[in-house]
Amino acid sequence: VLKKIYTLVFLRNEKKILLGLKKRGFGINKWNGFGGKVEQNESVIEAAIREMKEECCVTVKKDDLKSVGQLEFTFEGDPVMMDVRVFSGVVYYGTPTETEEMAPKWFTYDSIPFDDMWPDDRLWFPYMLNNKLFYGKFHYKDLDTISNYDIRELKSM
Ligand SMILES: CN1CCN(c2cc(NC3CC3)nc(N)n2)CC1
Repeated sequence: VLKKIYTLVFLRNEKKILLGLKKRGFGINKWNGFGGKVEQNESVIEAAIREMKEECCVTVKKDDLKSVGQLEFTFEGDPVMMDVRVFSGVVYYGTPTETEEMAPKWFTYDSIPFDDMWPDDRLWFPYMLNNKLFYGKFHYKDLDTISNYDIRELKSM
């Protein structure tokens, strides 16, 4: 009802993480994982796989994607909560390719461009990068300002 579900996928290995520079729409000019809205006719995992293909031409498989976290965002004056399901994977097919939506680029873990990412990322990335499952809730006063948040490690998703 007053919640919209989104996916967010990160391809990672021991050395690097794939991010995309958003070229249009919500989050334009920010680096992020790949994802989008979950449509009515698809599961969350199907949406995650679809968005990877659409946004950077890479194929990921259901069995290779791990659900690693859930992020809930609320925004001052907006009744709809943004429910982002975060996935991480290692195995992919094809080559990350720029599309109209995203310009993909591999980053080493010491060069993640947090200043050019959503402000919440620096708060929950440490959980993902340390392979901890997480659940985070963030309230945004405006699109640049987190007014409060809570994040906790989960024992299972
Ligand atoms: C389809 N996209 C996937 C990613 N997503 C967000 C949001 C976000 N913070 C919220 C204040 C906006 N932070 C990250 N890292 N991703 C929004 C919806």
